[in-house]
Amino acid sequence: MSRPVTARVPAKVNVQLAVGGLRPDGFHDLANVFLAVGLHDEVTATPADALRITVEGADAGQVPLDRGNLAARAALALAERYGIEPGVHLHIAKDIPVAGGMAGGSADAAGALLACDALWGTRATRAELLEICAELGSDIPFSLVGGVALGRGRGELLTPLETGGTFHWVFAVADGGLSTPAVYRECDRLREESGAGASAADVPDPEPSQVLLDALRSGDATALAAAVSNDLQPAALSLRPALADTLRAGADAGALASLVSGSGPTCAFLAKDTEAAQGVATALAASGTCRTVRVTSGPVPGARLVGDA
Ligand SMILES: C[C@](O)(CO)[C@H](O)COP(=O)(O)OP(=O)(O)OC[C@H]1O[C@@H](n2ccc(N)nc2=O)[C@H](O)[C@@H]1O
Ligand SMILES: Nc1ncnc2c1ncn2[C@@H]1O[C@H](COP(=O)(O)OP(=O)(O)OP(=O)(O)O)[C@@H](O)[C@H]1O
Repeated sequence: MSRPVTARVPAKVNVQLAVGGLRPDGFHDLANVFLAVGLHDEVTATPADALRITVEGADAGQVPLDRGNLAARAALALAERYGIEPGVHLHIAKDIPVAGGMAGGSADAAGALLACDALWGTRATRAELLEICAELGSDIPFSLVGGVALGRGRGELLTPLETGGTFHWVFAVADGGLSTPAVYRECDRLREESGAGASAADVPDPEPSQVLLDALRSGDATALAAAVSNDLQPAALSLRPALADTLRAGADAGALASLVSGSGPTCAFLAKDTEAAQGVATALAASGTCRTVRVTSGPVPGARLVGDA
């Protein structure tokens, strides 16, 4: 009997999320600058007669246990590619907020892929793993790669980026999630409503900000704070107006930047250093504008097998 294998996978924040027009396939072209942060899920794969999912953690009740779970879909995709039986028990220790805009489900998919590959001895190449990730979801390749990267296409075509230091973050986790497709739909609706149009012909091609890339490379938090942007933020605020109070509470507490993380509703705050981050976190917790507050830093590495060097 093989031993259990555990993979540890980080959450992400988007320091730039430039959204192009709606494509005929229902996706949007992006200039998506991902940064992996130190909140992690762990996925443990153990041999079993059939595919089975269990989940632990504060948000466990919101996670599907059937084949709708992204970790299950990842295991099935790997098994199908190699023509093997997907006999595995996947246990997810969940610390990344569910439906929070921090790619929690994507982390579990990348973790399941890595753990099953080791458990089954399929020895998929990095390129094969990335291909399976991209088939399963736009954010999943980044969960595997981690660090900081620019995502083009629908976010799955990654170019790793250099960073000159560690950035300190506070995350305000909201009560309840937001649906990613609903937030993209709201972005399109707001664009239509403004008269600008929402199709690929109406919206300029999304481009990464050179100022932002320079700030990442220099590790300068103040410069990064001035350059962060999220085209989905107006849509998340439209669907969840109370997030404006959370963003204001963080800004009032001295955060260098306050923004919605990806499709939200988690809000992200950039701080100068660990001490400043603790101050922002304390003020946010006292503000009553969020469910919980997390302090962390990044970039951190992508999906790793626990015990690997
Ligand atoms: C908001 C982000 O988290 C930013 O990194 C991602 O763009 C979302 O990535 P994801 O959750 O992996 O999304 P997917 O599972 O690939 O797609 C879910 C749905 O989101 C919308 N979607 C997603 C990615 C993209 N580039 N354009 C889109 O319009 C589509 O309606 C799609 O059907
Ligand atoms: N392993 C999983 N963990 C969490 N949710 C999952 C998982 N598998 C499937 N789901 C479903 O996906 C939905 C979105 O979950 P997820 O936590 O990935 O959202 P998210 O972090 O906002 O995603 P993203 O930032 O990539 O847009 C959940 O509401 C849940 O129904």
